[in-house]
Amino acid sequence: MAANVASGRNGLPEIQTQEKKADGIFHHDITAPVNAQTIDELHSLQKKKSAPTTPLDGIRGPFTAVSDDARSKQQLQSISASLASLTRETGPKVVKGDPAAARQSETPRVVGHHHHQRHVSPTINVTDSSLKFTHILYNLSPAELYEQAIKYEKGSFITSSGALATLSGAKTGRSPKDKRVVRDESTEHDLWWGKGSPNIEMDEHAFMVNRERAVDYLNSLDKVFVNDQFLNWDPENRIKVRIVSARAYHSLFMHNMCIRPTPEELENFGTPDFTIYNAGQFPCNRYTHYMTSSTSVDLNLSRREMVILGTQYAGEMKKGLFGVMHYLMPKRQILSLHSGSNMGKDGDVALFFGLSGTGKTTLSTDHNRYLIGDDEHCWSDKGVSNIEGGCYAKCIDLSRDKEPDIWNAIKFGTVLENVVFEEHTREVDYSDKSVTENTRAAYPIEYIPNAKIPCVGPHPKNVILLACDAFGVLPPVSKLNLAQTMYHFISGYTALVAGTEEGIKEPQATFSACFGAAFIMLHPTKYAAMLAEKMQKHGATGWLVNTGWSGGRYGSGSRIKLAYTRKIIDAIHSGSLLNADYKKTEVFGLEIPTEVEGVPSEILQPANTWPDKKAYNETLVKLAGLFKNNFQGFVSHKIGMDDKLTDEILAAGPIF
Ligand SMILES: Nc1ncnc2c1ncn2[C@@H]1O[C@H](COP(=O)(O)OP(=O)(O)O)[C@@H](O)[C@H]1O
Ligand SMILES: C=C(OP(=O)(O)O)C(=O)O
Ligand SMILES: [Ca+2]
Ligand SMILES: [Mn+2]
Repeated sequence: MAANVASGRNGLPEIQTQEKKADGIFHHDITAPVNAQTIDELHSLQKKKSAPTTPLDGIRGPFTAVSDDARSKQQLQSISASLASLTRETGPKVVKGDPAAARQSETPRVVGHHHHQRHVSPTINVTDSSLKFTHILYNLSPAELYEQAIKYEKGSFITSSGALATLSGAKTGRSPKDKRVVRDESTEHDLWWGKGSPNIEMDEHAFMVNRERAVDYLNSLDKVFVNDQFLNWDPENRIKVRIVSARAYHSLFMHNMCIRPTPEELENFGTPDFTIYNAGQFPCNRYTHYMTSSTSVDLNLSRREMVILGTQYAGEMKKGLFGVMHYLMPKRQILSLHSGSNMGKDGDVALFFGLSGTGKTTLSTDHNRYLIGDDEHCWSDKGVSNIEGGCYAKCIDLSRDKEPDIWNAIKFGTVLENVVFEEHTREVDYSDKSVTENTRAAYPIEYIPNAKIPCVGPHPKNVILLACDAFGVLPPVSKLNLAQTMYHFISGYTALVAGTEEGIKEPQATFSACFGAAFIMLHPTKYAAMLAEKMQKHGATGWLVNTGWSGGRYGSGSRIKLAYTRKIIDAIHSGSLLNADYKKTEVFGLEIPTEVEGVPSEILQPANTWPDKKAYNETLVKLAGLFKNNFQGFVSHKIGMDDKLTDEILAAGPIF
C-alpha cells in the first residue's frame, strides 16, 4: 500500500493509507459508508423494533388468532380502564410512549414491548384530563428506566458500579400508622381488627375519595409508568399485579422486586388480579375521613386495589402486596411467611423468620447455598415458593468482605435508595447515614450468583427464628421444640436500639406477631396453626438465633460477629447441631448447645459473657416480663384444632 503524504490539519503531514483514485479525489474513509441519507434516518436505524417472540398467528388456530393490533388495542383498553375515574363516563385516552420522544421526532417510536402507532400529542400544555392523552410507559426495560430517571427525576445518578442511585423523598421507611384497610361486609369477619392489629379501618367511600385523588393526579401527568408483573413462583398460585406509578424509580424498583414476565407472558397478560395506584408525591387530603396525616396507604381487598398517597418510599409497594398475599394465600390453605429461604446442595431448605434488621436477607444470601428468596414466601402442600422476583437489602455499613454476594449485586439495573456517593467518582460511601440509616438496594434475584431459579424448593427442614436481642440475654443459638417454636413465632420478638441519637442506650423491645404483624391480615393464631401443622407434618426443627448483643446489653456488650452467626447457621444446615449436647437455661427454658464448630464455646451461654452477673439476671427477668406481658393478648386464643398444643404453647414461655 502506498502511503501518500499530504498536508493535514495544523499543517502537519497526514499519512494517507489509501491510493489516490483515478479521479484525483482522496477517500479518507476506509470503512463502509453509513446506510443513511439524513441524521434522522441514521437515528431511526439505531433502534431495532422489539418484535413479538412468538409468531402468534402461526401457532394458534384460525379461530383463536388475535392480531398484534387487536392485542395491543386490548392492552391499551385495559390500561385505560385501570386509570378511569369512576365518576366520569370513560377512561383517559392512553397512548404508549414517551411524550418527549414523540415531540422530538417525526418517526414513530417504540417504547415498551410493542410498537404502536404514534398519536399526535398536543404541543401546548393542555392540562384538562379529558382533552389530553396519558402517555403510558409500559414495562420499560431497566435501560429505558435509567434514562427516564436521569432525565426527569432529580436525585437520580449512576454510581460507579452501575447502580441507579435515587432519593425516596421525605419518607425513607414505611408508614404503618398511615395504613388503612377497607372494612366492608366481607373483610369485617375475615380480617383481624382491633387491639394489636395492623389493620386500621377506613370505609369504602373514603377509599374511593383517595382512589379518585390518585387517579386524577396520575392522569394530570404527561406520562405514567405501568408495570404488569407476577407474584409467587408457584405457577398454580401466581398472582397478576399491575403497578401504576409516576416515577421511573418506582417502576424500576417493582421491575426488580416482582417476577418479570417473559414477552410471551406479557402478551397474554390480560386483566390484572390486583392493581396499585402509586401517587406517592401527591399527598392525601387530611379533611378526608380516617386520614390523620398527609400519607395514606389504602388497601381495598374487594376491589383488589391499593392506593398510595404522600409517600415515595418504594418498600411500601412491595410490603403492600405482601399484605395482599397474607389474605389471598391462607384462603387457599397456603401459608404466607415473612421469611427468607435457601436450600443446600442436598435439597435441605431453611426458613429465616425475623423482623426488619434481624438478618433474613443477610443470612439467606449464603455463598454455599441456593437462594430461594430473602423476604416473602409461601408454604403450600408442594413446598416453598418465593413471592418475589428480587431482593431488598440494607446497605448501611455494607462491606465487600462480609457480604460479597450483596456487594456484587449492586450493579447496572439495581436501585440504590438514599445512599451518599462521592460527587465525581460516584463511589458509594455505605457508612454514610446523612440521608437515612435505612439505605437500600433492590436487585433482581438472579443478580445473586447461586439464586435458585425458579425460586421454589421442597418442604423446609429447619425453621430459624431470628431475633436481634439488644438486651444481650438470649443465647446465640438454641434448639426449640414445636411448642417453643410456636410461642416465639407468635411473640415475634426483637429489640433494637431506640434511636441513633447520642445518649439513647436503652434497647426497645418489639413484639410483632408472626414476625410480621405489620403485614398479616388474619388473626396471628391462624398463621401459627398452619405453621405448627406444616412443621409437624414435615418434621421441621425450630431454632432461635440471636443476631444481636452478647457480653452485655447495647452500650456495654457488642453485636455477635456475623462470622459466628454464619458458623451457627452452617451447623444448623449440616445437621451437626441437631445431635449436639444441650443444656437447658433457666427462665426461658432454652436448649443451648455446649459446642458449635468455629464458635468460641464461652459465648454460647450468655450468662458467661456478662461481667456483671447481677445485671445479667435483672435484664433476663426484665425481658421475660416483657414476653409474658405481650403474650397476655393471646392466652384466650386456641391454636389449631388441638387443645393440647395450645396448652403446650402457653407453657413454653419464660417461667420466673
Ligand atoms: N451477627 C449478625 N447476624 C446477622 N446480621 C448481622 C449480624 N451482625 C451485623 N449484622 C447486620 O445486620 C443487618 C441485618 O439486616 P438484614 O439482613 O437486611 O435483615 P432483614 O432482612 O431481616 O431485615 C445487616 O446490615 C447485617 O450486616
Ligand atoms: C422492606 C422491608 O423489609 P426488611 O426490613 O425486613 O428487609 C420493610 O420492613 O420495610
Ligand atoms: Ca421486613
Ligand atoms: Mn430483608
